[in-house]
Amino acid sequence: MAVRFELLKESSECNARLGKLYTPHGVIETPIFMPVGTRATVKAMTPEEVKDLGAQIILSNTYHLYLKPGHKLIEEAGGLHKFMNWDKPILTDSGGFQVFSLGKLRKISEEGVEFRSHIDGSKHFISPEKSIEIQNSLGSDIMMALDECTPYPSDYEYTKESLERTTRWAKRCKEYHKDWDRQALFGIVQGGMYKDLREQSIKEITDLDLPGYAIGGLSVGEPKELYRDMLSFTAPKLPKNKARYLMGVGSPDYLFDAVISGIDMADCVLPTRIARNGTVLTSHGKLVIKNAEYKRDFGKLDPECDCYTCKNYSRAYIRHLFNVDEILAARLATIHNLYFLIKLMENIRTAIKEDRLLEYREQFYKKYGYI
Ligand SMILES: CC(C)(C)OC(=O)NCc1c[nH]c2nc(N)[nH]c(=O)c12
Ligand SMILES: [Zn+2]
Repeated sequence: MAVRFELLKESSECNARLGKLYTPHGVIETPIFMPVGTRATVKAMTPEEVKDLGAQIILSNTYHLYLKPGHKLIEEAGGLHKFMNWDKPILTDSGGFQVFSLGKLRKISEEGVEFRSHIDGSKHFISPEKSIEIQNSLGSDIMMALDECTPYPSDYEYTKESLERTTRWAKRCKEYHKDWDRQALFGIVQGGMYKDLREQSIKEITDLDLPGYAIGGLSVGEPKELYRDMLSFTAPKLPKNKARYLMGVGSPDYLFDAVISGIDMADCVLPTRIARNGTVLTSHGKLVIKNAEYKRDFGKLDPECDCYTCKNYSRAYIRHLFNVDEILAARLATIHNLYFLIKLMENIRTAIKEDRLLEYREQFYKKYGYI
């Protein structure tokens, strides 16, 4: 059995739940936040550091690794786990989303997506079969079906056409994949901001009877209220005994909304990306460490955090590192931001266990400054 989701406990006060996701490279306690390691590295982190932060699974990217260094090279190296020295679970995104957001001059057809590499403009073509072939070479524990992340906003007709193609592509991915004991395939639900189309996509994708399902096409720039409305409509409709994965979500409030709607897994480049720009998440809200106000602030980045960065360095020192563009700046901020979100999810799991998730959210929001 490649991947199996076990539902452990449903919250009595909302759709949140505790689960276990069994994979060939280990068991994952959900709900979980997955750090993104797009090009076979969680930027600025060694795998040991990512593990020490408490990460149970990381994401990597079909589109990027296909372009460089090439999936065949990684296969020769013994697969992605070996290549990047990470022995826990890996989930690979299918490349669809990246082609749409990174690739230039792309053309979508029934067969797949033709695009030019964002690196050197060379022409490429990814079909559902090609995406699975690449992910088979990478050897990830969880593969994502090739989908079209329907852009926002899109009209009803286009959104319907797009989700129906995504369904046909998911079927082709399922037919092409062979070794179900080694790798699982998750389907991706689309349907934009139209509730009836989301229902259609849920029906079509879950009819494929896969070990897990993702919600795509949310957090694509739509207003927060629309995101929350579509999320709370869609998530509970996914099969409750399968893993539910919300793609591209990562700020604290968006994660709370996701868990409360019944989501088990989420990923986002946010914490690592903003860390490299000097923005850190703290218990009392976001903080731009380069601001002059921290020049002589010899306190911790986050007084309530016990991560390596907060235990050993001051705001003044970290601000200095950013000011002189030192590599260590990105590393220390990344360590803290990843730890902050991974710890948040651990606290959320505990709160679900103790049936006090909504109260915990209230406390967190007050301190963070959301309310
Ligand atoms: C704009 C950000 C990245 C924040 O969110 C989204 O785009 N969210 C949607 C998303 C993220 N990653 C995906 N992968 C795939 N295959 N399909 C998707 O729809 C998505
Ligand atoms: Zn910290």
